[in-house]
Amino acid sequence: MLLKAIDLAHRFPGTDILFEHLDFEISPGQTVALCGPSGCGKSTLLSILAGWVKPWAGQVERDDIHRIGWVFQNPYGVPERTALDHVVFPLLCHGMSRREAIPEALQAMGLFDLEYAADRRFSELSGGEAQRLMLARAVCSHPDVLLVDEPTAQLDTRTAASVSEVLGNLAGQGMIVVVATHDPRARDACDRIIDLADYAPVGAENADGDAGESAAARVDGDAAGSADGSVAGSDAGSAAGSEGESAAGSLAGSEGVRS
Ligand SMILES: Nc1ncnc2c1ncn2[C@@H]1O[C@H](COP(=O)(O)OP(=O)(O)OP(=O)(O)O)[C@@H](O)[C@H]1O
Repeated sequence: MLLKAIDLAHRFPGTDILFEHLDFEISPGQTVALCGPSGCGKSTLLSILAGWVKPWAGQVERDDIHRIGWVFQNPYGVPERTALDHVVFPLLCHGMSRREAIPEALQAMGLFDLEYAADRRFSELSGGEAQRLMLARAVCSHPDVLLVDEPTAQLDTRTAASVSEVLGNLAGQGMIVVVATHDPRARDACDRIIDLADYAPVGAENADGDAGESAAARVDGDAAGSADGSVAGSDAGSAAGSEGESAAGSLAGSEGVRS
């Protein structure tokens, strides 16, 4: 199993290039922090790795990766449903009975010290509890790759350390864990750091000029490969939606599933 980025570059239509010449390989057992200033493209890169966003240039290879778990930066849920419901629901979608799903869900919630909140409505959870609930929901289906956006932003130091430790343990069990973060606590707990500031185009303020031209030339030479490789996981995206998804959709959806 391998998650590989090959000469990735991205810009949205009409915007500057966010990053370019990005190459890396991530193997099971590794935790990787994506760092860099606000707006540098960390969340976008997670979406590209998941297959939800097609990179402007380059490609992503997902060798032997069947299931991708995703945790959004902002927790989404159905206000009137319980915390436990949010973790059980994707397991039901995978064909488990409720009787089987409940212990699995409680175990995942236990990883993040959330069993006590199982019967609380989503609307009653604190920001940090909701964030940890999203983590529990994403890990309960045992994804091959876990992509997490700012997992510790709303957490105190002790809880943040605990979450980082759990993510490290999950990697130790063979998962690939990629964390987009500003938080030095989460960054330092990872095995590797990819700083997107190192991949900003030279003269970024002029990205529509020289830097844009060089990247555009690369796309021209590699367009077919880019499209083929990057959409390989697009079914993950359709399963999980976007950050702007409806609350009902999000009950099922922090986990993108590919098979
Ligand atoms: N669909 C889109 N269309 C156009 N621009 C977009 C789109 N999505 C994101 N952007 C822009 O791309 C840039 C990178 O966004 P992204 O969310 O990836 O940054 P980030 O590094 O995760 O930021 P933060 O640390 O603040 O969460 C931002 O300037 C954002 O406004």
